[in-house]
Amino acid sequence: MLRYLTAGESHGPQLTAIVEGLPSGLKLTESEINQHLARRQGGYGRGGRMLIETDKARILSGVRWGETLGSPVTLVVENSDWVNWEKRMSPFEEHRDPSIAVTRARPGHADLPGSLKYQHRDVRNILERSSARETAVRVAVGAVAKSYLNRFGISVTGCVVELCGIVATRPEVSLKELQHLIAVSPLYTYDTEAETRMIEVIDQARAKGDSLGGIVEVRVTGAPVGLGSHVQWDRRLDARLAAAVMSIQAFKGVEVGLGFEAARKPGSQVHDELFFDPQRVLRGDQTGFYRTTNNAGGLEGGITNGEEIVVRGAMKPIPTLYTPLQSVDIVTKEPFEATVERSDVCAVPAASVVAEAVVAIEVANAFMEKFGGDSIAETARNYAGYIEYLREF
Ligand SMILES: Cc1cc2nc3c(=O)[nH]c(=O)nc-3n(C[C@H](O)[C@H](O)[C@H](O)COP(=O)(O)O)c2cc1C
Ligand SMILES: C=C(O[C@@H]1CC(C(=O)O)=C[C@@H](OP(=O)(O)O)[C@H]1O)C(=O)O
Repeated sequence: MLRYLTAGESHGPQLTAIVEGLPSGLKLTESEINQHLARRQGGYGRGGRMLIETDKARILSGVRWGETLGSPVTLVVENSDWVNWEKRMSPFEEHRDPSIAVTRARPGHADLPGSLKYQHRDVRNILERSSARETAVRVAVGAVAKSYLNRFGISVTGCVVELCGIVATRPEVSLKELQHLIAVSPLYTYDTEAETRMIEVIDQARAKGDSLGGIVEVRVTGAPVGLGSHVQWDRRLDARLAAAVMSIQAFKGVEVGLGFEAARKPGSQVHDELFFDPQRVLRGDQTGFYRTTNNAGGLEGGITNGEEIVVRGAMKPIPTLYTPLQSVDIVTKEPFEATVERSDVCAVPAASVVAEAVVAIEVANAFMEKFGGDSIAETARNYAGYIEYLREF
């Protein structure tokens, strides 16, 4: 089983993750993790903090000479902004300074519910951890999961499919071409025409002091049939993917395949019909069973069915606005209009990289559960045996 925890505050010295359950023998380098960290920092619409940070991961345990050992992997991403916050974020009592307490709660952020719950009269004690800065180290964990999945021919690709109501149209091109379009797009989308309009609305929102949300999509190709299970609620892979995507800061909805649209159509237009062609196995497919549509998004009964897994997540607009929203000071109880020093205007492209990471982690976890193995070689043997069985079924 793959599990991980993250720790660290937005303006603390660093973010840390401990990843447990990886087999030995997985090739892992800091540079491949850093490619994903750089993608997460980018995307049109981000704010001043991203000019300060150049995220780099360090591997502090569990890897020797470029390969995992089977022991827990510790990943660290340092905060460059820490130098500006050392006293304000100090763990030491002698640096306590109540005069710098943040008492103005931002609507839409964790500020007020967090302060009430944890009995804080300084909102900073909440916002430091509720900040999506944490996603930097989650993307590092996701990079490890992606490396594991790639070893078994599984790839995970996230992108932006909608931004403030502007919908991207998917071109009929190969996965490789699609990945290239996403990689070169400032919006991490594949529709250059929609991209131009998305950039315009972000510019307009920035000028007005407003913020924007959107929808991201993650596709997993090459996953075998049989990951996840129908037998228990918490083993359903669709449920786990939904929880993972929903755990990203500011995500308010998740759908798989047709998703909410399926509820608006009759069954005859929703369910993917089944076919069988023995030639498919001879051509190298894992099974002769196939579908000509993929409305289910690769999951039936919480189990992967061999088709592409398609998961989408809806991100609300960034809560910190340059145009003030009405709020209340948590100490004086006086009303005020929230003013802002710096914030992202739109972080949907960055969030697509985070969504890719959390989906990769869940799929890697389900893969490990099914095929086990304390070493990559053992997992590969188990996987090969299963593929052999599937082809003969
Ligand atoms: C990549 C990313 C960047 C974000 N940047 C900001 C930001 O600059 N300012 C802000 O107020 N919220 C930002 N958010 C959203 C908040 O972290 C989020 O709304 C907050 O944690 C409250 O949680 P909730 O929206 O899930 O209820 C960002 C989210 C993500 C995923
Ligand atoms: C730091 C990151 O995102 C941050 C997420 C965030 C929030 O409230 O969620 C607020 C901003 O941080 P700051 O208050 O330091 O300007 C964003 O920059 C990051 O993505 O690495």
